[in-house]
Amino acid sequence: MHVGLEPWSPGASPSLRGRAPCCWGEAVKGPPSSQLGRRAAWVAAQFFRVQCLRGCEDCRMARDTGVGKSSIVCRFVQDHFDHNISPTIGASFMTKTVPCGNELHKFLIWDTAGQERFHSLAPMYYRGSAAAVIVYDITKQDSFHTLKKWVKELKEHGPENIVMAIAGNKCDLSDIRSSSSSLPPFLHLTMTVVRRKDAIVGWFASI
Ligand SMILES: Nc1nc2c(ncn2[C@@H]2O[C@H](COP(=O)(O)OP(=O)(O)OP(=O)(O)O)[C@@H](O)[C@H]2O)c(=O)[nH]1
Repeated sequence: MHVGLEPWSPGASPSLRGRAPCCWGEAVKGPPSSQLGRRAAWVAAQFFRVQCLRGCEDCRMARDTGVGKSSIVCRFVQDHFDHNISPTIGASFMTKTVPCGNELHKFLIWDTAGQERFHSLAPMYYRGSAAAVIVYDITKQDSFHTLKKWVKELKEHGPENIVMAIAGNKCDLSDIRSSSSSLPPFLHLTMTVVRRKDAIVGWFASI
């Protein structure tokens, strides 16, 4: 298994500046579509975009701020969890290659900032994506409402046939759970526990 990571560079495109190098992979200079040349997946409401290519797969993730989108990506790519992870600024990009049968699938993951002020950047990341992962925090009702907004935006403005996946994160805090479980039936719902690597890997594989 190969994890394609390079140190994050503060000299890269300002819109891609964000987290610490230990959590974020390659700094990409320029719009994602020109870099990847392939369809990708995206995650927001925080959401991120994940693009999966055969022999090279690309995904993007989108989300709400603080729901744990970056932690999910960090766990998947680096098998690392950080309680003090910093908020994403703009977006971050990471890759991970995993074996799938006789093939290697490479995930190209764009983690977009959840803060409202970065909302206008979102189309740049979900355009051309093969899949989008929308993350909400099961302890925050607001984040569940925000995910509905992202689903609507993706349906109206996202790529045709984009795969949408929803992750309800922070299952370890289920005692203070507040979000409703009445999700639309056409969406794939998987509750994610960031601290468990096997759950994260299996979840991405299902996308
Ligand atoms: N208890 C618990 N905390 C989590 C979990 N996932 C993430 N966190 C914590 O939630 C906080 C926010 O996590 P992030 O991954 O930065 O959330 P985000 O959605 O990427 O936030 P933005 O970058 O601001 O959009 C951090 O303190 C994490 O350590 C989880 O599954 N359980």
